[in-house]
Amino acid sequence: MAPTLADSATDNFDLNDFVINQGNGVKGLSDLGLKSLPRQYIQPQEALINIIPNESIPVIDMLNWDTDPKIAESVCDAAEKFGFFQLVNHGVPLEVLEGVKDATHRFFGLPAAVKRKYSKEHSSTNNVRFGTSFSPDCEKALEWKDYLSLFYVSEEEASALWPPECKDECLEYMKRSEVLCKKLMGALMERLNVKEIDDKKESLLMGSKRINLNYYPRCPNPNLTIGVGRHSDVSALTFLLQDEIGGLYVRVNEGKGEEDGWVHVPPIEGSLVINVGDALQILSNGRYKSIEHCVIASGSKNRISIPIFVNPKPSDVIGPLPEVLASGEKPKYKNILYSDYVKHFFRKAHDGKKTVDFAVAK
Ligand SMILES: COc1cc(/C=C/C(=O)SCCNC(=O)CCNC(=O)[C@H](O)C(C)(C)COP(=O)(O)OP(=O)(O)OC[C@H]2O[C@@H](n3cnc4c(N)ncnc43)[C@H](O)[C@@H]2OP(=O)(O)O)ccc1O
Ligand SMILES: O=C(O)CCC(=O)C(=O)O
Ligand SMILES: [Fe+2]
Repeated sequence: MAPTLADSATDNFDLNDFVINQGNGVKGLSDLGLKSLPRQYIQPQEALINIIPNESIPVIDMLNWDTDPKIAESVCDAAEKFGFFQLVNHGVPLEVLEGVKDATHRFFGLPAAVKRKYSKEHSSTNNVRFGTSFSPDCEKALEWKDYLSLFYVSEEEASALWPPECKDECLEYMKRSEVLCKKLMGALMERLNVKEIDDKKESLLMGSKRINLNYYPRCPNPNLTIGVGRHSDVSALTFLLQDEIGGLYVRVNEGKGEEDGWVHVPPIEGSLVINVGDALQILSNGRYKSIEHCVIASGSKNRISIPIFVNPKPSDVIGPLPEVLASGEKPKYKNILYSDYVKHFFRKAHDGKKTVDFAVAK
């Protein structure tokens, strides 16, 4: 029999089994109609954030990209100063974005028994994974988020293994964002004196892709928990599509002597949020910065977001690019196998920007 709200309030209710093992996720908990947050989700005080009102990250209009070089300059400036910006008129059609959002709701609306087939324990491949929180085995408190993570290998593999409820829309969104990705990477590399993106650079900058579908159900007490804890992405660049609910926060002014805190990234219809990941920070020897961000769930609505993580290939060795060091600049990071870097990230709880320490030159 399906558990009821009353069951969930008793000590006999095995939350971990219900949420993780049975595949109900936090969506299953939220659907029970909980009135208070289960203790497993209560975050320590230091995990909660100080929000700075009236500040924002840049919004860049790409409409005249081909004729106005100032737009590429703004992208590079934003990547250096903020590590985060929003793009409008980016060329990815609105219907493609709406299609992948609908597909996300379709996937998470499936029965737990169907979603569970894609969990770490049951999935037929490491490239398709349904899960909840981030790294439940290592976390002091769980995060209020379910996700489906799809690592792209080929059309054929995706067609065979990705969930039929969302695979076409995910592939279309990935394909239709490629031109944008190349434009942004081209501009960012030009500023670093990289004259040509040859095959080696292409692999380092965009040799692998992962798309995640994130689901943050309505939360009975969003101020005591976190949707996604503070982290920086391990990608080179992330292309994030969010819905109209809001809840993404970005850290600003860290170590700058001004008020250190978090600013909201307000949803703009049809926009994409772009952020620099650790791999690009390392490749650029710290010129472009990956920035901490986190998500607070909504107290009244279910929220979704869909990041495409554009990464080096797992087998690539990443380190500061020769062009960046050509002037005699000292390397801040050592060379490191990218898959080792990503494994290090996934095997611990979210911990701000600490993953980067793994690559710091001694
Ligand atoms: C989920 O919530 C998230 C996710 C994020 C993600 C931010 C990003 O920037 S994702 C982009 C990461 N880059 C890549 O995926 C490209 C490179 N990929 C690889 O190198 C490999 O595919 C691999 C990720 C290292 C996996 O290789 P594999 O040989 O299959 O290794 P495993 O032993 O299976 O996995 C290692 C370790 O990681 C855990 N893990 C694997 N995949 C995921 C996943 N998609 N989500 C969560 N965790 C994953 C796996 O369980 C293993 O840990 P164990 O403890 O079980 O050993 C940002 C914020 C979020 O909240
Ligand atoms: O949901 C969001 O807005 C951000 C999610 C995120 O940071 C991630 O998946 O890496
Ligand atoms: Fe992220």
